[in-house]
Amino acid sequence: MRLRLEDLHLAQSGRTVLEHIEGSFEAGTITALVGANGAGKSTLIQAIMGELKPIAGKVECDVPKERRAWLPQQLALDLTFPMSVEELIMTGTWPSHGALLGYCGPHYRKAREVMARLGISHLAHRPLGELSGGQRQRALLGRTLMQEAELLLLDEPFANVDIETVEVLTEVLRDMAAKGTTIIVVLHDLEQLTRLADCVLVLAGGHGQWTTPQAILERHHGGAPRHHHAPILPLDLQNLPS
Ligand SMILES: Nc1ncnc2c1ncn2[C@@H]1O[C@H](COP(=O)(O)OP(=O)(O)OP(=O)(O)O)[C@@H](O)[C@H]1O
Repeated sequence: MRLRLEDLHLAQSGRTVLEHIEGSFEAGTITALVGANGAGKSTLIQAIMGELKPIAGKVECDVPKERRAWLPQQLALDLTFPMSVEELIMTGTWPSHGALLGYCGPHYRKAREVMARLGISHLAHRPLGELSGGQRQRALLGRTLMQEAELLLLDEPFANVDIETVEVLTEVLRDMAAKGTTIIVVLHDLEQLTRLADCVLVLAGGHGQWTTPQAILERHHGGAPRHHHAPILPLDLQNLPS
């Protein structure tokens, strides 16, 4: 897996949002993407997904589109259409298998394994519109497991979900990374950052800086692991060790 950002400049509607973004993402690592509202996190994700053309520089990525998965913010999703949890999870086969070929036995077996792993087997036939925030997030992650994503991008996956779901999602994401999936996740919570991320890309003032979860924790309270359930921001980019 190769994912490199080379002197990347990105704009939205003609206005530059990010400049000189550099860095490599290693296979099997979890990178937290951190920044204030409007810092450009979604913009960078769009560029990595190949949906936004850079105004300069490039995203070098050898992961085929069908192995890139994107889990948007829950609020951005319309989950009112009539589809069950199992049906949603099965759509994870579409990028590689196509929507028209139908499913076969191994697909159903795998979907059952995925639902069991996420603790949602009992919800298989429940319409998405009737799920809680946490149940939905499990189902959506299930879709990316089904897809066997090599590159997974998530935007605030823990927003509005219960603590047990946070545990399950954290475990599954760690497990996916251990099996080689490269994960990039927008996070706002310091505890989640320290539990989940191997490295951190902070976006501020149109620029990016790489750092570690430990460095961010130390900036907050001298590295003490206690009481760190706090927002990560504000962070002063200039004073961050890289
Ligand atoms: N489609 C668009 N058209 C014009 N400007 C946009 C568009 N999308 C984003 N922007 C602008 O680009 C900048 C970066 O937005 P982006 O959504 O990438 O930030 P973000 O870090 O993801 O913010 P948030 O935490 O609020 O989701 C903002 O100033 C935003 O107003």
